[in-house]
Amino acid sequence: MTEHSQPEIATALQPEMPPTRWGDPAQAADLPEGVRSLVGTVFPLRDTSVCLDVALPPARLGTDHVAGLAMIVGEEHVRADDVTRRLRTRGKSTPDLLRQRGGDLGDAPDVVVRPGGHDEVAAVLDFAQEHRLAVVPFGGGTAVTGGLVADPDAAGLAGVVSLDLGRMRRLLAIDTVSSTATLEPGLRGPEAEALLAEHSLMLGHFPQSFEYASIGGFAATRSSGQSSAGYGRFDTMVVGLRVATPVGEVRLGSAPANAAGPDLRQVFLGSEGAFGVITEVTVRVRPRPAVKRYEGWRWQSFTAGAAAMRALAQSDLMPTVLRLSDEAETAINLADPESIGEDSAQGALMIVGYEGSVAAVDAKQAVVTATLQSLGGTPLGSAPGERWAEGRFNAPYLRDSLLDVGVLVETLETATFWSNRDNLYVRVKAALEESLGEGTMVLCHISHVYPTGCSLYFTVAAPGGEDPLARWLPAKTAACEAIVAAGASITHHHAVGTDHKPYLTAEIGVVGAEVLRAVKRTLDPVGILNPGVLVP
Ligand SMILES: Cc1cc2nc3c(=O)[nH]c(=O)nc-3n(C[C@H](O)[C@H](O)[C@H](O)COP(=O)(O)OP(=O)(O)OC[C@H]3O[C@@H](n4cnc5c(N)ncnc54)[C@H](O)[C@@H]3O)c2cc1C
Repeated sequence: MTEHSQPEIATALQPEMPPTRWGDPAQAADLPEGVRSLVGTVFPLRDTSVCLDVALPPARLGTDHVAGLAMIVGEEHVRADDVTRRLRTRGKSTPDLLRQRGGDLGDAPDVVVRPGGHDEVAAVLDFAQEHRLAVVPFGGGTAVTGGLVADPDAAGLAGVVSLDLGRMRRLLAIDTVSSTATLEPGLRGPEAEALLAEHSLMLGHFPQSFEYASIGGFAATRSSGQSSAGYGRFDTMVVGLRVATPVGEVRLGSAPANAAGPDLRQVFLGSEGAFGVITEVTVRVRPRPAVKRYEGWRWQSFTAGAAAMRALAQSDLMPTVLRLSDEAETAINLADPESIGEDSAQGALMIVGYEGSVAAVDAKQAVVTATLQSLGGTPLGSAPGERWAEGRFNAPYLRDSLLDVGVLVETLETATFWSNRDNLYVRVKAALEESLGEGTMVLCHISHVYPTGCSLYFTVAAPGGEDPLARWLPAKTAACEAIVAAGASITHHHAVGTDHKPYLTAEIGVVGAEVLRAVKRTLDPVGILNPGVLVP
């Protein structure tokens, strides 16, 4: 095992996303002319405005609080200026962006504190407990289910500390014999991969938010990436965790597997900052792939493509990437709007990707190709696959461009067993169309596949009207109710946050909800950690 003590990578608040948009401002672009005219034939276009010059609510914390926090992390790592507070207000769901665009900064934290390591996190928690301050762990800030919205009043607390983990960005240890690496939680996806690449290793977790989301955030939300078919969900990559809680430290993961009672790592994976702050994550790593091949397949229908996915999953023939768009999403092709009208835009488009050694990829590709052909798929070659790979992180920029011209765009996801897939698909689509009315487009894809079932990921586009947020919130409620009625999960990978909390008890039962409350009471007796998030 090698211990790594790297110099601190960054002390400033970076990399940054503007609070009203996604990603790198330099990559923001107006809609390409062709796409704009196409969008204009479907939706009424109206230029929208963004309120940037808005006063934040006055900070609730006194100078004593700020001074006390500065004693722990250093004065330069405690910030209460408006710009910093605004940058740490909420996450990146469409409602979050619409509220920011409209100048609603009601959920702004009072102060942003940037600890440099586990001990400082623990000391901040002690201070916050003593002074009754809410603490909201902040990783990449890409939450989409209201996970960064603490309600201090409801919890009887004096104010909100955003605990920005962005200074904790080291590769702490690497064990090349066991293939594990211990990472600090503030590392963004590309930073973690770059550090591992120095050892010819990789993690292989590529959610669409990869460029900005953090290692701690992946663990805290049980994230799932676009290569989940081959590399698994993030929670399956986690070997060990170190967590700071208001009642002390928890270290878990002393062996690759054990029978030492229930697996307590699962208490913290998906705990969304409500049970503790994840300060170290030990993950299993793998050799970097020698080759990556992505290709397209066309199916006559979404149903036919889904049946082929199920056949692959149940025959233990999973490629690294496996995703299938329904007919509507295939026609629009979000990752590559320029391809609208092409051959690959007919029927249901499947993307199949293979990564690994040449021999392993050759072998897998041969057997998967034979299986897909025998099931009636039409190979489209590498072009659609390469285009998908190239544009895989671009859709969030397109969302901003559409919001700019008055089109409401949002996504939601769920998961169910194969036998219930069609029922779930039909119900959620109908709920969204009925709620948003004429001119609504509901697109869907499957991107996480298991032998027993899959997730469904919906993208909704509709005329935004005068108040897109007021149009979206009832539609989201209708979709959540349809998911519950269909007996599916309220979330496959976006987590619970505050948005899905009303539906959690239906999924885990009243006893399950009481177990969560009991864990919360034990680990966080004063209730300072992310109050209002996750726990029903
Ligand atoms: C455009 C877009 C695309 C997305 N695509 C995907 C996708 O493909 N797959 C997917 O799974 N998700 C996706 N998401 C959702 C989001 O990126 C994930 O939930 C991600 O894991 C959040 O990581 P983060 O670092 O941004 O966490 P944050 O947004 O900072 O925090 C998320 C939650 O975790 C808590 N938290 C953060 N760090 C810690 C920590 N160290 N300890 C304890 N609690 C912590 C926070 O308090 C909050 O409740 C997407 C989001 C957007 C906006």
